[in-house]
Amino acid sequence: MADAGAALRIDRATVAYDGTPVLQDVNAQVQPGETVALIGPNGAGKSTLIKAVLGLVPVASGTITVLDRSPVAARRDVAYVPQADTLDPEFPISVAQVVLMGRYRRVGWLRRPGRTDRHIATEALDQVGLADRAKARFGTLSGGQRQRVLLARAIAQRPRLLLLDEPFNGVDALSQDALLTAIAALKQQGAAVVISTHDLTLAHLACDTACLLNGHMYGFGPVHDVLTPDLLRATYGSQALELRGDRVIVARP
Ligand SMILES: Nc1ncnc2c1ncn2[C@@H]1O[C@H](COP(=O)(O)OP(=O)(O)OP(=O)(O)O)[C@@H](O)[C@H]1O
Repeated sequence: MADAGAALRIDRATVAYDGTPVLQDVNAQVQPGETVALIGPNGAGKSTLIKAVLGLVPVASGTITVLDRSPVAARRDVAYVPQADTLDPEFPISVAQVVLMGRYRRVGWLRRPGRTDRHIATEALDQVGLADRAKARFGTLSGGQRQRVLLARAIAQRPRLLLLDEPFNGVDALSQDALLTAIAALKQQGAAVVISTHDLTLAHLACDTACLLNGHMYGFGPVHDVLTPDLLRATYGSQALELRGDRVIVARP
């Protein structure tokens, strides 16, 4: 029975590009305040699932319901953090301006953000530990710092569902800590968080639930039940795994 009030419900969803399915029969339910790790090898369909939840790619069959609405109707309450290296670092924009962009969906693209919006953006930047870099040009920051700025932009949007695509890739330890702290604070405020990652240690650290994907779903449930050698072997193939004792420490993408 579908649960009204869920942040995200995916029922038997198939997602295809030009008629070719890349994800089939995906079923998932995410509650407010729940953190989910999307795990699977390169090309597994993690980004595709995130795009479908954002309403950027339509489902070919089945349904995706976001905050009891269609993905497109829910966009105002959904924030997306892309990989930092997908943005052009040469773009002449300050860190504060990037974060303020998180307010545009709230205030509307035609209205100028006001004092309250600037205050919310400053707080968001503080939450990721970069308040002192507000005036710096975005492109002069390190990759990890840029990733934190993109998370601050998402926090400023005050989302009820946050989607992050590989936020820890190539990120230094300090930035990783700052990202984890800010994600925990959002969860505390009741936001649901979906993180695509290859990093199983971080999935254990940051997430309640894991979703194993590779063309279809190999597991969905509490991280300790799902990130098992057997299910990871089924998802990745055994050559990709490095085990220490009975625990998988690395799954090569
Ligand atoms: N716009 C597109 N048109 C056609 N095929 C696509 C498109 N985008 C992705 N694909 C294909 O869909 C499959 C899933 O890709 P996707 O990017 O979702 O995987 P992923 O799990 O995010 O991989 P990675 O970890 O490498 O980012 C791949 O086979 C990819 O080539």
